[in-house]
Amino acid sequence: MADHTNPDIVYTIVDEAPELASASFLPIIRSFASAAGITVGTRDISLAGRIIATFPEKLTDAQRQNDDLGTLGVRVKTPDANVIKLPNISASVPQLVAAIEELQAQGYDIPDYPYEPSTDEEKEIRARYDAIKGSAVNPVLREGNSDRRAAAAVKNYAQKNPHSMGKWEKGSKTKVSSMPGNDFYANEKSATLTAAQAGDARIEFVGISGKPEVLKSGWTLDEGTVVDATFMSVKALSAFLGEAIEDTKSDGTMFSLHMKATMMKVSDPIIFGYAVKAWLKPVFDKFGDELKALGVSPNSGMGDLLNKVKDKPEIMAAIEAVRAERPEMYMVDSDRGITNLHVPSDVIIDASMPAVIRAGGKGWDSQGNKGDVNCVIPDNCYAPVYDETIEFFKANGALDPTTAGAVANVGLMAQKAEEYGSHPTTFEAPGNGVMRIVLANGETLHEHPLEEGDIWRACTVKKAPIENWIELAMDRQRLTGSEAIFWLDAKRAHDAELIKYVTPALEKAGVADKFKIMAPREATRQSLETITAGKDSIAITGNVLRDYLTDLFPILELGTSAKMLSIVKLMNGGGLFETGAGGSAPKHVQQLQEENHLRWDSMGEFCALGESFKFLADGQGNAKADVLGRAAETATQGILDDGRSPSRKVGEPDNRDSHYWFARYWAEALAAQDEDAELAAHFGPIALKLQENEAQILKELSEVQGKPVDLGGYYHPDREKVAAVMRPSQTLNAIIDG
Ligand SMILES: NC(=O)C1=CN([C@@H]2O[C@H](COP(=O)(O)OP(=O)(O)OC[C@H]3O[C@@H](n4cnc5c(N)ncnc54)[C@H](OP(=O)(O)O)[C@@H]3O)[C@@H](O)[C@H]2O)C=CC1
Ligand SMILES: O=C(O)CCC(=O)C(=O)O
Ligand SMILES: [Mg+2]
Repeated sequence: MADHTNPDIVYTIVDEAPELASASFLPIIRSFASAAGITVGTRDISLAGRIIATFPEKLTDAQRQNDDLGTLGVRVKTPDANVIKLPNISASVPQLVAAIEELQAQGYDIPDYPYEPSTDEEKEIRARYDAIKGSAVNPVLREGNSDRRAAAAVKNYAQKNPHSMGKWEKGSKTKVSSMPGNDFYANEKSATLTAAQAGDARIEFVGISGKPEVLKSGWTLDEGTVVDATFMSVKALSAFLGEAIEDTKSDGTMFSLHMKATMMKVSDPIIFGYAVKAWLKPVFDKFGDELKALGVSPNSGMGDLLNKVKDKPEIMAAIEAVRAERPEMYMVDSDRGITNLHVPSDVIIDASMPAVIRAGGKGWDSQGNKGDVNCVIPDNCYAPVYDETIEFFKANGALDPTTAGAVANVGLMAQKAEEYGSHPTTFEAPGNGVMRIVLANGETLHEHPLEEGDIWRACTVKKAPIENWIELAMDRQRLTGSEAIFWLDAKRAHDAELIKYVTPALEKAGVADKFKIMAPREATRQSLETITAGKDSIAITGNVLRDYLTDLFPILELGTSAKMLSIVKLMNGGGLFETGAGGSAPKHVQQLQEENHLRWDSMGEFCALGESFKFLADGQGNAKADVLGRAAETATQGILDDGRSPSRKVGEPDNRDSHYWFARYWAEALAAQDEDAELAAHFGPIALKLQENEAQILKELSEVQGKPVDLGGYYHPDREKVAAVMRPSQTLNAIIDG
């Protein structure tokens, strides 16, 4: 449970692998910080924690939890916010349901997830669960724009110690397939609001009855806000998916679908559901009514479907028959038969596409064989980035990490910018008709004729975040002197509005010659050419490309995005330090449970920690924080120089070993510095004990590996059991806790 003092630094309690790592690392941070009088508190933003906080009614006092996300959402709007944010689960429905069931089994009296709410009570429960679903944390905390890059030490390390890269064959059939039209890209309209247009707007749908149905009202839109509306035709989508499956078959490749059902929690599960229906079309054609009666929701994936029909031999046989006709499918886990379409949150585009590309355009099929992949990304807004990357490597061969430069990112993210803030304004057309945005002054801003089921959405980005983003881009360019590209497509409605902000701002600052504005495809090619030549580039992008590119380039350059430095300068002055740019690595938990080896790399946490102390030092003139922060940077460098990062294999040093080394290097650096005699005197003996006991500590850490462990839960593990597993060295614990 989180503590609720008002700490100098807030460290988040999250889920899965990063949370396991915290059980080992956080006691070290707290112990070191306390020597400098710095307090490190926690706030629970885990999936289980958020569920518990949302349904307190029937819980015991001991079970209840505060709404930590709400508290933290307020905190990030204050000037002294200093938050270290680890990656958390953005839950798909199957994950949410699994977490609910686990909590219920632990004795938490919380309601079931209502798949098809009918009563008012069920609708209310569903609305509360919907607020927990998908990417529900990051948009609340990200009250600023992002500066994501590899720390210089990390980049140098990667150049000297290159990760393995798959070879690109000239004849590779791997490709990206997208809709020929009638998608979000093609249908987008955008406008920047004038003062006369600002105020409370509404979204309404006018069907054949002619009577407007208000889907959202009291939607406050300020002057200067860029407001887009667009839709994807589901008829066009279904036709495209059917053709893509046939096309995959004739190419002899594997079918794969890449989306972001977590961040885009309303639209993308629907698109995913259409892919499930397209794949199993003959089954849905024949047994549609029966599937519905069994409570099958295609949006939840094939895993849920198979579970619900497992006792229906006729349907199972029909599914088998389809499988025989279909091309191979890209697998998440071929040993366990988990396909790309099993769960909407298994294949997440930002991580999944780079993984295919890093492997030389290869995926794994149901037999565990490597092969070429048809990467289906239905919408054209961002698919060209991956298409161009694949074409570039086919022509030029894989990137060479020993010589490649770096692509950093400045991302427009603040205040739920663009698509990632569009959940409350995304709707499936309730019938044939017209969807429109009506402004406060009665003017219709955008309207689209729709067919039933079409996925319509409105996105906004506010003026202050846009201006802040341009400033941040100018700062980063000035500090680095790098090539700097605004990834904006003048032919896309939304981007054209942003360009109207960017061009005059650059001209006014007299730096227009230092920046380029290029559409995503052209910017991809230019950036790949730049890093291939060993130079650096800054990608200045909107929110979605921020997410995609900060996995794509790090995964190619560094082997992983876990080592990224991710700084969010909060708009009201605070700092949010995100650790890494990747996810919560569910596979890592599985490995820990099976063989007590945690391969999670805390490099992201190490980098964020240094920045957080630096922020405390700069913002509050805390000289001791400065000393601690610089020593933490030395420790991070030590981990890299001496190769102390975790290994992937059982029996070799893991996450816990890396924390021992971090503590030791940190203590040594604090003992060696001469700016703060008190800290030096405090850490001298600690450094000595860590050195003297090295053999014993490493022995205690390695002895435990190789056997299964019980964490007392997956989404809501037993904290004491986790602590026992993650802190197995009594010798180390005695030094840290003493
Ligand atoms: N900021 C946030 O809160 C984010 C949250 N997420 C959430 O995380 C979950 C999983 O997402 P996703 O990123 O797709 O998948 P993973 O977390 O599984 O990451 C993909 C792969 O990247 C590697 N990896 C990631 N982080 C590390 C690390 N610190 N150390 C070593 N290897 C690492 C692992 O590769 P290998 O198997 O080779 O070890 C891993 O299997 C989802 O619930 C998603 O919503 C995702 C992104 C950001
Ligand atoms: O919030 C999420 O679901 C994922 C965030 C993410 O992928 C990122 O910030 O890079
Ligand atoms: Mg991401």
